Amino acid sequence: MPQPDPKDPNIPIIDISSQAPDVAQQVLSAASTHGFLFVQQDDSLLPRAQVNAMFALSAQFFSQPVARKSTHAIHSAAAGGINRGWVTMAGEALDPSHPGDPKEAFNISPPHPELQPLPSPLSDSSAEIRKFLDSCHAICTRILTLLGTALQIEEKEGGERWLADRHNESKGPSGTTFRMLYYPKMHADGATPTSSIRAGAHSDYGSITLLFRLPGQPGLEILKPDQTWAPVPVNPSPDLVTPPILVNIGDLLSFWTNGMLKSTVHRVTFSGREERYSMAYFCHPLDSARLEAVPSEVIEAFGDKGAEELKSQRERLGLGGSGGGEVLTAKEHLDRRLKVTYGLKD
Ligand SMILES: O=C(O)CCC(=O)C(=O)O
Ligand SMILES: [Fe+2]
Repeated sequence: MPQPDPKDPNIPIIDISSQAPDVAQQVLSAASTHGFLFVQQDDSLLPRAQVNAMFALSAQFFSQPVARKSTHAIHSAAAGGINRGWVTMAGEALDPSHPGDPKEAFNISPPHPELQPLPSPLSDSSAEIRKFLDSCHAICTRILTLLGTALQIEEKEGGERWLADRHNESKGPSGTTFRMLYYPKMHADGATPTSSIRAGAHSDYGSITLLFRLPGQPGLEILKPDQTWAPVPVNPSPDLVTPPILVNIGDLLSFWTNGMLKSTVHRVTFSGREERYSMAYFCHPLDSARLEAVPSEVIEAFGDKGAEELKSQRERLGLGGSGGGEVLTAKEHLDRRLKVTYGLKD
């Protein structure tokens, strides 16, 4: 019998296809303790074949020469503007106190109304990409609805759909971004890297993130309350044929729930010399959404227990030590965050 790993953070695996009445509570409980959960679903929302096809496309894209990828550089008009396009090797630092992360990325936003201009070979698969984005969003809508149910938002306020409605992509633009990530091999000559970090310690910006990883490509770690790092297995159960989707809570949802939901700090380390691919769907509210308190007695009952955590989060983001009663829109919040990550000026 394999011994349980004492460092395993024991993130729960939750089947969101299940109609069992306690699923909503399970999601809320994982989101408010770990800030992370593994999500299983019966392929009706997102067939595994779509995930595999996106990984194959990502590998094709990143294998191209720099000159081909740089035609759609991040934030460029050619890539469709701010936060869209290709991030070059070491082009960003998720932990601004460290040098650039040894990785490349390509950011795609949902179509509004058109998909952004894409380089080859992504451009040849724009229909598949659109489908994948829709499927990811359907999963986010399901999770946000489960959270709305467990938070017992009253019907007259909007009920279980309160959160999901504020993420309804058909109603306007949002900061939602799908990101393909490529972490190259340590060093072709086998030299030791200057840092053991592939993606610096950070929390995510938005509401929830769906993270897709591949078997045999570990490296993700979460910061536990005792300030030690715990590796998150790609596949947490030998019973699962394919890795479940790893979902985590972002800063926005943490602010929005007065710190009841946890936006947990995480990073990616070199735990192997091999190259690594991952994909993240960062789900954000509509730009116009105001980050005021969710009308939930469950959050009210939670009270100020999350105040310390929110304060340290604000400090980490360079937003000052206290909220100061200022209500931001989702767009204002995201713009501040992007400025810190990319060093963008006003
Ligand atoms: O590559 C990964 O596994 C995680 C990446 C991540 O946390 C991020 O891009 O926000
Ligand atoms: Fe992240």
